[in-house]
Amino acid sequence: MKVGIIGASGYGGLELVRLLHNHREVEHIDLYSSSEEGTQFSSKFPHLSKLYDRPLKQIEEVHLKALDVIFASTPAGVTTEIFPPLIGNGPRLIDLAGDFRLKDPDVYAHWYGKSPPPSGAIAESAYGLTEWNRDSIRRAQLIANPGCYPTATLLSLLPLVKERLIDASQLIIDAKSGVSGAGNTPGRMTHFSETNENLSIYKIHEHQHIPEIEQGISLFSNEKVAVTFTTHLIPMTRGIMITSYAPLKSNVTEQHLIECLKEKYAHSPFIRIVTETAKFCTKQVYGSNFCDIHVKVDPRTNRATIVSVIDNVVKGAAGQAIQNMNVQFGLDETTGLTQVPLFI
Ligand SMILES: NC(=O)C1=CN([C@@H]2O[C@H](COP(=O)(O)OP(=O)(O)OC[C@H]3O[C@@H](n4cnc5c(N)ncnc54)[C@H](OP(=O)(O)O)[C@@H]3O)[C@@H](O)[C@H]2O)C=CC1
Ligand SMILES: CC(=O)N[C@@H](CCC(=O)OP(=O)(O)O)C(=O)O
Repeated sequence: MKVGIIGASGYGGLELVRLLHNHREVEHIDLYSSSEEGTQFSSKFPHLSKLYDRPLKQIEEVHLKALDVIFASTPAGVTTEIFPPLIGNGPRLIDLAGDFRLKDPDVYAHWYGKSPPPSGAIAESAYGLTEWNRDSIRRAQLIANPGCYPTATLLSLLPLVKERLIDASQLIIDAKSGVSGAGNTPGRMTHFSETNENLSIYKIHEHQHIPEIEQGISLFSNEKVAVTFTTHLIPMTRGIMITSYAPLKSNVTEQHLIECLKEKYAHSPFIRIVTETAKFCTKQVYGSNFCDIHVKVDPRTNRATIVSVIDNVVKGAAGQAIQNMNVQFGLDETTGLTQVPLFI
């Protein structure tokens, strides 16, 4: 397969390069830039020396059309312009940004503060939460890869909401992310001296992933909900932990919740239901495409605490995008994604 990466020098793009490099079906990778066309990729990133001693290419439609698949790992708004003319014109398109995730264009305009893509293009796209949408992903020309927080949140909550084991109207979701989630543009929020030894809460009640989580719950479990979702920045590079609190429906036990999760994900190689939690942490998935989920019921409050961890740039971005490519091309879902987590 011939693959192109738009935004190759960003964090999502670099992770795509790292993972696609060992993908047995990928024979060639084109690297695109909007600001540094002609720059040697390996001179910008010395860790890629002898591997990618080649210039970044200019983004041109005629070149893009010759590819089998194009990943875009760009700020919101870019694929709104680039992708619609390419739909049905050759390559499969996989967008790591938020442009095509929200089915209602007004909701996108409100939460992202940008003009939405044409509604025909939104309708053509499939939401790329792999474990929940394989059939649509297989058929779609354009995949809207989910956001990092929605991936970890939806994977842990959807089975329990769908089976009506928890009260979805009362969900409180507490999210924590490493700094790479903010991308490679330096800023006040991610400056070392203000992030290190610090813990910040941000975008309270305003995070752009709130409508995506609510849409995902109504799309896959037919339950319309409004959620309380709060994000925190943690002084580490990679990793997301989501802790959700939900009242139990009557007569539901911890065992019911565990069995429901195990049954739903019995044939999903990247989802691990962890029942022992001597230690449950982001490092157990670091550098891998796993999403680990743990659930525990507090009998005193009759509430469940549901925890999930992912690596934001792998399962939360590049890894899930490649998993979706594998599904689109009829490959084993794990192709190129069998890295063991980097624990120490
Ligand atoms: N980081 C993460 O953990 C996750 C990120 N995402 C989403 O994925 C996308 C990429 O994120 P991330 O890699 O972190 O972001 P970065 O800021 O690290 O990289 C984005 C890249 O996009 C390219 N770019 C910028 N403007 C344009 C443009 N107008 N046209 C084409 N390319 C452009 C830039 O490269 P150049 O200047 O060379 O063109 C830049 O390196 C974002 O939408 C983000 O929200 C989703 C899930 C997780
Ligand atoms: C730590 C951090 O800043 N994370 C980013 C992740 C956003 C992201 O990935 O953006 P889209 O999924 O909307 O494209 C944030 O909270 O905005």
